[in-house]
Amino acid sequence: MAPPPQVVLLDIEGTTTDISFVHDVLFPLSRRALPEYIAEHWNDDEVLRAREATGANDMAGLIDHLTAWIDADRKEPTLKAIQGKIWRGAFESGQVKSHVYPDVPAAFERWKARGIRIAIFSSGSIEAQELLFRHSEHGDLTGFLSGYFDPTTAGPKREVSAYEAIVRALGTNEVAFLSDVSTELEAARAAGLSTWQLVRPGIADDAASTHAKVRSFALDELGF
Ligand SMILES: CSCCC(=O)C(=O)COP(=O)(O)O
Ligand SMILES: [Mg+2]
Repeated sequence: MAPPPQVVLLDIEGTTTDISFVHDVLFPLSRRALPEYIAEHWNDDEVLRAREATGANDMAGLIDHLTAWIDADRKEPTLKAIQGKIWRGAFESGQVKSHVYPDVPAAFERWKARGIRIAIFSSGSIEAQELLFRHSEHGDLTGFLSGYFDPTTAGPKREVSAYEAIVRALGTNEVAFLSDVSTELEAARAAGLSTWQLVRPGIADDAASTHAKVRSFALDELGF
């Protein structure tokens, strides 16, 4: 059996967390709150960056543009930054608790006991990632996490250079990347990471994938 990794690097949507929580709870919440948020924060940094990225120079135009990005599930960093700000209020008021699969906190305990570090790499902003794990249905899980990466700090999730940057930041290439998306796993493998593909309940098998497949983070599936 292969030795355990020094770091487990985790995707969120489809890996730690049900896709439907992101698409049916978080995205609609940001869609509804967007007009008021843009009006109140028109000259704040994250809105200025979105104005620059979209080319929109009036509020209605910017709201339309960002709404279309939400509907198309575009992983645009300027949208993700604004979504993180909007979600903060919903998480901190207790309106929303994040879905995290029950095998996730159990694996966090197991990895912590074995000295394996845990880090996150998601297209969601680092602010949103931290909120999601702080306000989970299983309580505050941030104490288990030692690193957060998003496309603004590492690069796009489907590019090899993003995983090379993460390996440099972590100080080890003994990293296992767990994700539901084979194109992300391909990039990670090309950077020298070991890879595991999550096939969560209700998700069709990715027959063409060459990555080891697991249904959960259980020890008898992953081996670490
Ligand atoms: C709290 S992170 C919200 C998830 C999100 O906005 C997203 O786009 C998920 O992307 P992932 O890279 O985790 O698939
Ligand atoms: Mg995913």
